[in-house]
Amino acid sequence: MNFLRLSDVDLAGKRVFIRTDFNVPLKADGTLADDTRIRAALPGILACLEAGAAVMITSHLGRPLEGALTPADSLAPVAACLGDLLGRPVPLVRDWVDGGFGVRPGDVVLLENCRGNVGEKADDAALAARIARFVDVYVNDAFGTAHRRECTLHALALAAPVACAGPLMSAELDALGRALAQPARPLAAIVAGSKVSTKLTILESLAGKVDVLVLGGGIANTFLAARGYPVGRSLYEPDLADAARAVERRLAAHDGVAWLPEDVIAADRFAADARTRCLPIDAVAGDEMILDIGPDSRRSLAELLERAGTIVWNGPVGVFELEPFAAGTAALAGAVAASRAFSIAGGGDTLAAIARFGVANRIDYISTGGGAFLEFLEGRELPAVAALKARARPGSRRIGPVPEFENEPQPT
Ligand SMILES: Nc1ncnc2c1ncn2[C@@H]1O[C@H](COP(=O)(O)OP(=O)(O)O)[C@@H](O)[C@H]1O
Ligand SMILES: O=C(OP(=O)(O)O)[C@H](O)COP(=O)(O)O
Repeated sequence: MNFLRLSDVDLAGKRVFIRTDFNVPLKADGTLADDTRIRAALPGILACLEAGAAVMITSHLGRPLEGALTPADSLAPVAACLGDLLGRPVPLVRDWVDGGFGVRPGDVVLLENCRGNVGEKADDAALAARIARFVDVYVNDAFGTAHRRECTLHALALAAPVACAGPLMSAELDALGRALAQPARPLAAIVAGSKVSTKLTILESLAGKVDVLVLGGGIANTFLAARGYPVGRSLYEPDLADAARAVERRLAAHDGVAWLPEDVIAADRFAADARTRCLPIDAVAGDEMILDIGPDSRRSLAELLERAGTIVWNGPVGVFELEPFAAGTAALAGAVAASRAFSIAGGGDTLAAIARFGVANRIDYISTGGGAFLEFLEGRELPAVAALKARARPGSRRIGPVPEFENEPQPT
């Protein structure tokens, strides 16, 4: 890959800004449900600290309103977890875009949820220029978010004095590049979960590449509705029915298979103590919501995956966080683990499911990305990677005003 890597950069005494993906699932009480993404970023953080850099880390968490972070959007639980893993307190800095918070060489701070900053989502170059004033080296180690064109992923990479990939980003791109260059056939992609609109846009081109497309969660509901089945109050996107039909046509054009559940677990409420029914897909009532796949679907899915040569899995097929709706994702995790196929899985909640169902050591490659690795598989250039590559091209120049380095490190 043609970009600068962290190991190529002199870090001693430098103010290093690391963009990570600490978008981790939280439990109802606000504590972390899974810390895989935080553990995966430790090598990059430790390399910077050991080299004597002043380390500033940021990430997004969830999809908050810009300029209006609430306590539920805070990275505070992440700061606590990171502090435990590093064996030192990690101060959380709020209102950080103009620097001035002070971090000394050998110290580390966590900068509050970057999606709270006005201009982050819009990839604002002016916001990037403000941040670049207190950054010597920009490190992107956020593979899980590399498919988003946002300020701390893209514009800042173009504006910082030096921009490089962290070890997690490098390792993910290398590993996925090798694994997906010539996948053993049949290639089965499982695309499920709740991020219906962003994942559906990926599916049309993915449908041209895969032999089997397994649809679950809110994405399956959208396809079921597009085929005319009743989905009641389920999570789905009625506006994407045409897009779903186009995906099915694209698959059919090369004899690809779309797998949808034949039976489901429907509930009257989104709650662990909801009244539930196991139903064929044509029998969901108007006031019910589909929250998991049923037993026949679990069996047919396992049989289908037995025949795959390569499996890529992103997204749980049910609301596995709630016990009555966990069986489908448990069965899927078991089927991926039992398969002889080369298996790749990832995504914020998928990582939590993999940990919960104890299948991590039977999956060939676990990625911190979900949507990111699907876009990588699709063959799209990830915007964050494109920015790093642009900086590595001969003659490429940093954009934005020259930083004045006026926010000298202050004692914390
Ligand atoms: N039928 C469903 N209805 C509502 N939510 C669902 C359904 N199936 C799965 N989910 C939810 O999808 C979420 C994960 O979706 P997503 O963020 O797209 O996955 P990932 O983080 O692995 O990429 C989980 O919190 C799960 O509860
Ligand atoms: O969790 C993430 O993606 P994933 O759910 O595909 O794994 C990334 O942090 C991206 O988050 P976003 O989909 O809110 O941009």
